[in-house]
Amino acid sequence: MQFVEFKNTDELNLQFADRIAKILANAIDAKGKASLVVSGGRTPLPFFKQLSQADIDWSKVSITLADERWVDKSHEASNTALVLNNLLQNKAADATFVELKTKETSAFGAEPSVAENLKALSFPIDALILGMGEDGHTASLFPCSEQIVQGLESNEVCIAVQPTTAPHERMSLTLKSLLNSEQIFVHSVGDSKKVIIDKALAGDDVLEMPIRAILKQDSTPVDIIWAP
Ligand SMILES: O=C(O)[C@H](O)[C@@H](O)[C@H](O)[C@H](O)COP(=O)(O)O
Repeated sequence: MQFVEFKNTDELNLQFADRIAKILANAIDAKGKASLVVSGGRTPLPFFKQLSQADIDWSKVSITLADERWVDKSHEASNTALVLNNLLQNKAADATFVELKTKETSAFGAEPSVAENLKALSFPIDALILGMGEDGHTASLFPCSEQIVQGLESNEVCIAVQPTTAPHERMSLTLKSLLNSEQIFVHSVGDSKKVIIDKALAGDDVLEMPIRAILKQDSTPVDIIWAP
């Protein structure tokens, strides 16, 4: 695990976008295709805008989300809309977006059709970018949810989750899928997130803070990307 600190968010967005673009370009050179998994929330917005301008062959890149709120694209909470409107723009408009949200009215029971959609993505994921919540959740692996043990232990690709501390049913990649990545980045900004990172690093209980299952493992390299 590496902690990579930038002096401000502008610097972070520029350099982090450059790093992701290089990973994708190298994967395209090596395999003819690349996969990128991103997260929703507020943190990645300006980074998405920066990355969307990268000069790579986006037509060879498949993008999906680490988790989605089970709402339509027209809903303000839709991570899909966030990614389509901010990342799949400019040069990145040529990328293929693999939707996590399917037609089913509930996320519970929709796992098989989401898993089917995810077959369009090539694993291992070349770059996985995760966010982190104040409660130590990552993707939609919420410590408060009944599904947390399943999310951390299941061999399935994805899992439906009902958080109790956040709105909307979710669909989340399981820990197993998240770790099936060449490189993981935990992208967080601001002093309050740094406190959470420090707390996560100081303990071992993954059920208390699921982000620990990402930070405290040694199968997949993790960089924490942070700016004040
Ligand atoms: O759909 C989501 O909400 C996310 O994927 C979630 O895991 C997010 O990354 C964190 O909650 C951080 O969110 P912020 O960037 O808004 O702090």
